[in-house]
Amino acid sequence: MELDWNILKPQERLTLQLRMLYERSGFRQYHMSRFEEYGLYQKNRSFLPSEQVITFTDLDGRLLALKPDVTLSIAKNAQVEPQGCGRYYYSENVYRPSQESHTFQEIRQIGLECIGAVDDGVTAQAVSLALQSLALSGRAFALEAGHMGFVAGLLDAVGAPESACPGLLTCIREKNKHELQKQAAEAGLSRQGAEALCCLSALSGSWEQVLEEAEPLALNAAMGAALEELRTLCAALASQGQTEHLRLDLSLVNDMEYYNGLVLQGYLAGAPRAVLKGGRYDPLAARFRPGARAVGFALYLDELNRLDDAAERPAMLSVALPKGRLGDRVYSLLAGVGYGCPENYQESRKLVVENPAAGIRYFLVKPSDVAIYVEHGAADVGIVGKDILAESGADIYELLDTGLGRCRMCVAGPQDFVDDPSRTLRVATKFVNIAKAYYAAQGRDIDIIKLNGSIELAPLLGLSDVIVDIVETGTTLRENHLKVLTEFMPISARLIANRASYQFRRREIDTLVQKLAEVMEP
Ligand SMILES: Nc1ncnc2c1ncn2[C@@H]1O[C@H](COP(=O)(O)OP(=O)(O)OP(=O)(O)O)[C@@H](O)[C@H]1O
Ligand SMILES: O=P(O)(O)OC[C@H]1O[C@H](OP(=O)(O)OP(=O)(O)O)[C@H](O)[C@@H]1O
Repeated sequence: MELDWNILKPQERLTLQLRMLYERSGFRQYHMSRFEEYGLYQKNRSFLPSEQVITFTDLDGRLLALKPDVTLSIAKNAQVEPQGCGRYYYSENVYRPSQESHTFQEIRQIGLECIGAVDDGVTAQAVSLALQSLALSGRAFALEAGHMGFVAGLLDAVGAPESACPGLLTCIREKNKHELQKQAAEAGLSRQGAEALCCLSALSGSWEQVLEEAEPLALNAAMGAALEELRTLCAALASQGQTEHLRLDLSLVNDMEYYNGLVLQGYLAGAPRAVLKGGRYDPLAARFRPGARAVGFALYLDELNRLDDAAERPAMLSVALPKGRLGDRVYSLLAGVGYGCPENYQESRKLVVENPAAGIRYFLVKPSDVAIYVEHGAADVGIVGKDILAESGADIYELLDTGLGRCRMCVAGPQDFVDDPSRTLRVATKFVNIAKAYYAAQGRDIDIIKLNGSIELAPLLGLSDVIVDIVETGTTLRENHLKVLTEFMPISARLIANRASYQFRRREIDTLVQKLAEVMEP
């Protein structure tokens, strides 16, 4: 009986094709049980995506875990000859917490790892297989490559203090130039230093173009070595005709503790987030085998069964617009630069309005839902208050500060409020995550009372000691006999983009950003 490929789901079909590709390329399958010694994860916490792991005691009293990761086990158990390179692939389920659903999820991963004497040739083979893996999906795809050495070298060259690096890296990763400028200034960097960091987000495109533009920006040996490594890799791939879908993006950064060199992210049209992640992770390999190097990647196949075919066809750029006070002002701004719609959405109850000639479609959503639509790829871009964006923690690009809807996040309380550090502070707020992060940084113990509006009532009725809320004119506070105690986060409306949309619709998104930037007040 012949194998009928049509009865297989896309994920099953691709899994078989990938296994054939990896076997033919000389990789051996690494099998592992669902369970692994918990001690492995405990000792290597910083290499895991989350510290939360499902554990249990087995019949011999050993503490085991449902595996959250495969790479750690391969790095520990790989049988590698001295001076040799172990080549493994795996197709396994991992168990990780999902912030969104607040439950653990079983995630199907297929990936490969090269451990030991990883040289330029091995790295080129791994990247070539990442490209071929994406191509096997039969969809439009893009593989982005960056280099942690270039970014780390730049942070070093501009004299970024270690304490400021996590914040600066987040801004770089989000292509958030406006916050990057601000944080760089706060960290005491020179104007040139801040400008150099901001340049990173533009170093994105074809490998020839990016390397040419990056060359003059290499300020030290580490940056030069990173570019040389990328040049060698790209030249090897070009000689095999494999660079059509490869892009370099030097603002692509991943976990600094894990990746130390090349970093990879792969996208398929129709999938809202990266379906492939990987790179060089020598520090982890060297924990188990001194001097070992490693490169690998993992594909997240669960996305595949829900890929949206419609999203592959070129359609209008979709914008999630917040209904209400902010949306009206943002829409006027967009209409002023040629993105208006013939139909007036304010005069109807329609939730979708569009202008096919301008190539734009608006979804009218609740302000607090904008980031969700964008992160999940239901909208390509969106405009959202920084308050809601920071609260959501959405994984998006923050491309522009529109300057609209300016206000600030504050702690406010009664006129005669005096903090008593011996008591847990009761804080009422809509912004639970922002409040928690603010007080955690102060080391202050708090109880949060989550409210959905009229926050100022809470201290008046004794429900809380203070509130964390946005203040614009200060009228609401004044009229309720409260005052600002601390102001800690400036707020305004930001233009955000879905990470995958930015891969496939970059020109349209950049045009929109540029047109808005031209009419915005400095
Ligand atoms: N005085 C203000 N009050 C509230 N938001 C303001 C103010 N000034 C500017 N904004 C910005 O406008 C955005 C949207 O505010 P709006 O009050 O319309 O939404 P919301 O309170 O989140 O709405 P909903 O409760 O209906 O979800 C906020 O996220 C904030 O960034
Ligand atoms: O400083 P002001 O100019 O007085 O503005 C600040 C007020 O505006 C917001 O409330 P909103 O009107 O969104 O109502 P809400 O209480 O339902 O959140 C915010 O929560 C403050 O209460």
